[in-house]
Amino acid sequence: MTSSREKRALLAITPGEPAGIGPDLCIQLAQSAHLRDDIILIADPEMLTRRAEELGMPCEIRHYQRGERPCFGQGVLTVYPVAMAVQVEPGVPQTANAQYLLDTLRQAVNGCQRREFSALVTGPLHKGVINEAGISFTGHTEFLQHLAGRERVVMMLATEGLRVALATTHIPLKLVSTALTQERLSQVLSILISDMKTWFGIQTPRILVAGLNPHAGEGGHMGREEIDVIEPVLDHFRNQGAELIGPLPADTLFTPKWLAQADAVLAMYHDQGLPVLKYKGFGNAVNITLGLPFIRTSVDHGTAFDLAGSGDADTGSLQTAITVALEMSANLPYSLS
Ligand SMILES: NC(=O)C1=CN([C@@H]2O[C@H](COP(=O)(O)OP(=O)(O)OC[C@H]3O[C@@H](n4cnc5c(N)ncnc54)[C@H](O)[C@@H]3O)[C@@H](O)[C@H]2O)C=CC1
Ligand SMILES: NCC(=O)COP(=O)(O)O
Repeated sequence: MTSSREKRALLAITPGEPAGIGPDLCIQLAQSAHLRDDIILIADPEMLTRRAEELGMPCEIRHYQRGERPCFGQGVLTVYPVAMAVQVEPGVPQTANAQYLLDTLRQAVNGCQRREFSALVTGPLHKGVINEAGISFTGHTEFLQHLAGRERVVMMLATEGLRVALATTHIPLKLVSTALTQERLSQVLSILISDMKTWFGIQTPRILVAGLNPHAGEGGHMGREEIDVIEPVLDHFRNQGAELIGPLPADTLFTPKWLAQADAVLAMYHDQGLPVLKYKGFGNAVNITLGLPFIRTSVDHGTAFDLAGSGDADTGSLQTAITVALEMSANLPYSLS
């Protein structure tokens, strides 16, 4: 075991919606016989104790103290406590807990920004439940962007052999074309290229860029976004040395011939890229927010209310999110305080 001063990685996990599978996954992973000192949870301790009992996996909850070595494993969880408004039954969310959820994220971000935590790993939230509480919320990605004061961040999901970044995230499909401006696409590409280098050591990433329209617009006969927006931006970046291929028709971009040449794909909207990624790797993929001043990874799935409290939820994606956060933590440009 290392002392806290020597530590390079300390992950803060927010288990997310308490009525969902996020708490289950943390409790299930903490059953491991391997005792580790690089993970804490930011959550309601009573909720975790109750869920552990419901799962038949009793846990010892220790309160996190800064500077003291945390424990995760052998049935022990170290928790930075944040109190929920009301306790929940598995599968039955309560809008009264919306502020609790956002508070866990605020605490985690504060800890990352004061360099206490090396990374934030998030469990799934239910966006609808938070909105039903009267809080406008489209996802962690946009909320973390807001907390960090960044003009733009980039959602990228990754699984073995495929990384897919998105030019737009959680907006209605009918707004995608309007949102897809040269300015936005330039910001997204700039972050993607820079963060592939910073976090993954890829100096000049080869990026496949999808068109927006069927057949990438068919030369302007099926839409003009490729000609008016995407191509000028790609040309600009190519002139600076970027290796960008496209705009390619999205239906044939995701074939081995193209993917074999690429470090990442840039899709124009959420459901252009993520169904392919999840078909390939659901359960073993990670969601990474690029462009933040700290590391954030997440699971590839949602709250799965149908599985909460059952013990049947698959921990694969949370395990992947933890592994990737640790790998990225090794490239942090500063030491933890
Ligand atoms: N990182 C996050 O916070 C994410 C949150 N969501 C949110 O989750 C909510 C529910 O979304 P859905 O579309 O229903 O997707 P979902 O991922 O919660 O469920 C889809 C299907 O996959 C299954 N599933 C999900 N995770 C699983 C796991 N770990 N092991 C085994 N089976 C699993 C579920 O049982 C369900 O059949 C929505 O509000 C959505 O916005 C969705 C994706 C990511
Ligand atoms: N499809 C990914 C997703 O919905 C997760 O979004 P976020 O909460 O990580 O922004």
